[in-house]
Amino acid sequence: MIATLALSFTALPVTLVIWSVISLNANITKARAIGLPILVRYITPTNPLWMAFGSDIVRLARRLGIATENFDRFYLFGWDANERYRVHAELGDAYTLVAPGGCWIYVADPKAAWDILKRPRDFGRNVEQLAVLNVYGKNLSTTEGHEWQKHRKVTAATFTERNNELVWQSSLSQGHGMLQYWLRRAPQPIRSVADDCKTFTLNVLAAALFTKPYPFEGQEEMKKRHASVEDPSDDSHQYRDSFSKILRGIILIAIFGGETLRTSSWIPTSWRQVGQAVHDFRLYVLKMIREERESVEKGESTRKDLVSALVRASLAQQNDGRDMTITEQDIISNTFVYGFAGNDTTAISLAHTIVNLAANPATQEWIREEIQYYCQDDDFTKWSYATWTKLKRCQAVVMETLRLCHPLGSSSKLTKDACTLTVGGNTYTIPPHSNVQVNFCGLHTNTKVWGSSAMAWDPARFITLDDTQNGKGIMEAEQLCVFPEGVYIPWSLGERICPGKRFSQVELAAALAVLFRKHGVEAVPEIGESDADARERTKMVSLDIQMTLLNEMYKPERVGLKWVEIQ
Ligand code: HEM
Repeated sequence: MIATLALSFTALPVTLVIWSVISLNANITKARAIGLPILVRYITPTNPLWMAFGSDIVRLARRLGIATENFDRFYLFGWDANERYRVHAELGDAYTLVAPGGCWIYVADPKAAWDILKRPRDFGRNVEQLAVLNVYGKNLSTTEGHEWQKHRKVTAATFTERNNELVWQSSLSQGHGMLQYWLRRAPQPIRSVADDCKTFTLNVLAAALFTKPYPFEGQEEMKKRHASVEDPSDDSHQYRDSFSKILRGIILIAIFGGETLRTSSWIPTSWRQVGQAVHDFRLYVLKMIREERESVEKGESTRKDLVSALVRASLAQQNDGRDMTITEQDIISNTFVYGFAGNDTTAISLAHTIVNLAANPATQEWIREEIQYYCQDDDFTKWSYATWTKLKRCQAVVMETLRLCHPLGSSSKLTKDACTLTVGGNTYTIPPHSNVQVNFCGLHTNTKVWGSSAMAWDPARFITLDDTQNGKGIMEAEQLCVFPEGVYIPWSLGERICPGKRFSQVELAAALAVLFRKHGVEAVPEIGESDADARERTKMVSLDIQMTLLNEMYKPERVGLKWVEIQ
């Protein structure tokens, strides 16, 4: 009996090892046939167990000083975001990562990246990988071909200048609220910048999606609210809390489904709350849709938000008798994916930007000069929407942050049939069903394009002087650089370009304007540290990335921030 048990226990890992060796060898043969340089990894990056525990193991091995160089560099979840161009500099602008579970081609060559993104028929969306986003059914992000075109047409009505104006106004007011919260908490160092930025973007989305103005609530205030009895007239928990629970529990939802999580008796309470959140968010959006439909039908609606635009588009199609009717289901699923795609991406970028600015006080001065030039009124509600395009230094700061730390890391493509790809003058045949990663982190730090200062955070590299503006002031003469195709593409390009690009640009410019016009942020030194040491540590924290669902700063709380008024 004991012998049988021991045999079964050893048989499983032994079979796994044998399977891994055989699969790895088969994949190495496939990768060799492509002809690109090869990087071998003995554990598959998408192995669920490794995704859950692998990064902790790598970090522990690092701490104990027992990690080999390869283990240290290539086994963390989010390793490619930390490597940036380094691995490409060793292997080439394209290489194949080979693991027992498959092959992944990483590309950091601008021309090849451009080529891939412009050929969606050859390099399609990896919809299987994105199925987790089908919480409320298929949507813009999780479809392809004809189905995707339907969603794209539907959603084209939503990301308009009318809506972006709403984004500008709500970002200014949320940014103001966030700054007041941080100032109130002084002299305690602020260690919640990453979480606070998520509250900021969640509230901006509430305004842009439903015209719902929620006051900014910092981490401490949120904890207090959760501890007290909820006010039934306050529906913020239904949107805000349910949505953030869904974001955190998205993998559980993908595995079990929202209804099973909510209704099964064997499910742990914390998981059941995730299921409840899926239910609550759906009810909330349905309520918004029905309210808006009624007021549009009565001719009373003046709302500029995204859900309102979708409801109008749907009613217009119904009235015209067109067949592409937008259903309630389409509105809910796309509202969810806007929230999903637009929340953490922008929040992570904002947190990174603030931390980078804390490490670089001179750049704070540089943007403050611009903000004070264009935003002269002390009352931020008077700043016109058109101002955002003038804030080029602010935009440059965001662009430089996204260049070094990209929340998505790469755009994941899947070849349909065999196709060719040219990299650096050599043409390769890529087999069908190959994973191809347009590696934003590698591309944006490619030293052939960005030079030896590729790893330095220097927003001024994005600004150029326009000679034709002679006679005008320096601010008017400054322009944002325009790059050749494929060189700088943090919002991707081609038909699957991010529809929220302008939305996030406006949101981030507004946040910086309101935060830095009359205030500055400092990195608080730990005991025994000088100010310069604190800034250096802050820089390192900003560069240390780990992937959860997206690429985020590993431990943002290791930096204490202090906001001060500039006299
Ligand atoms: C700094 C902020 C942002 C960055 C860096 C960013 C970047 C990107 C990138 C690179 C893609 C293409 C993904 C791929 O090819 O796999 C994408 C797609 C998408 N983004 Fe964004 N995004 C940002 C903000 C937003 C916002 C604010 C929204 C909406 C409110 C949004 C909505 C979407 C949607 C719906 C898609 C899928 C489009 C499709 O597949 O056709 N994004 N984003």
